[in-house]
Amino acid sequence: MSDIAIAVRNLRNQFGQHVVHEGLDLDVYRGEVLTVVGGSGSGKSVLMRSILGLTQPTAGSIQIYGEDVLRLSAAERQRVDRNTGVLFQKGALFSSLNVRENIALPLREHLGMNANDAGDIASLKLALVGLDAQTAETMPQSLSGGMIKRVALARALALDPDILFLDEPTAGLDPIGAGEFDSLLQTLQQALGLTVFLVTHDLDSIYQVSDRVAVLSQKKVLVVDTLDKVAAYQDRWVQAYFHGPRGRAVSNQQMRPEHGN
Ligand SMILES: Nc1ncnc2c1ncn2[C@@H]1O[C@H](COP(=O)(O)OP(=O)(O)OP(=O)(O)O)[C@@H](O)[C@H]1O
Repeated sequence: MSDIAIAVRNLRNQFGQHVVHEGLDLDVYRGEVLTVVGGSGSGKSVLMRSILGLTQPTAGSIQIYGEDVLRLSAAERQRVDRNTGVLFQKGALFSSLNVRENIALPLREHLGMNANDAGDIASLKLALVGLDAQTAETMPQSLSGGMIKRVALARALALDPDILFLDEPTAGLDPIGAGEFDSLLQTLQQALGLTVFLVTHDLDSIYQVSDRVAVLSQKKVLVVDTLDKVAAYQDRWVQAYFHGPRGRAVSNQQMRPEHGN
């Protein structure tokens, strides 16, 4: 089997006159955590939505495990979608469903499971993300920001996906909550062998969890490599991002030995 989970080639996304991506190439390797960074409006979310089939690109190809997903029928696409979990910004839980029902939803919708069986699996997923059983009956409105992210992660993992997509998962969390979420993500990624596509602005997360970092700039992937190589890349935005005051503070605190730094 190929080592490439996702291959994006010559991607173009255009909204009216506004070209967001042009000639964008990117490979995501099986079992890695790839972090996608870039300035506001550089097209990180549009890239993620394109891979997920939520935005139809203007041109180019996207393969997931070798399948050209832009050319699949709706039914074939559903089969691919069952293998991907997504955590959207803000968690996006359904406010009318309790925690267990939220997590159970993909099992009911995609696999047609009954409420009891789906609820049992949801309880296991809840434990997986470190929440106790009582949380299952709670409504989303009563959860803290950190708990919402954990429940959304449990829901993203409901179908036992190989690939996990996360859009700004630590946005809105305090530094301690964000650090805990990153540790949980790392533990689960390693335990479950997940391929992770992570969009984030959070420098602490980038240093803690990335195997490789892709920088989106000038409508394409400007550089994709290990963190130390990307941080050394000679580009104004990259240098300001990784070596500005915030970047320096994080790199001094968090450079992890296993990343060779
Ligand atoms: N459906 C759409 N219609 C028109 N323009 C869009 C649409 N979706 C995204 N865009 C535009 O595409 C550009 C890239 O948006 P995107 O949300 O991907 O940026 P981003 O890198 O994720 O930014 P941020 O870091 O601020 O979240 C923006 O200028 C946005 O306004």
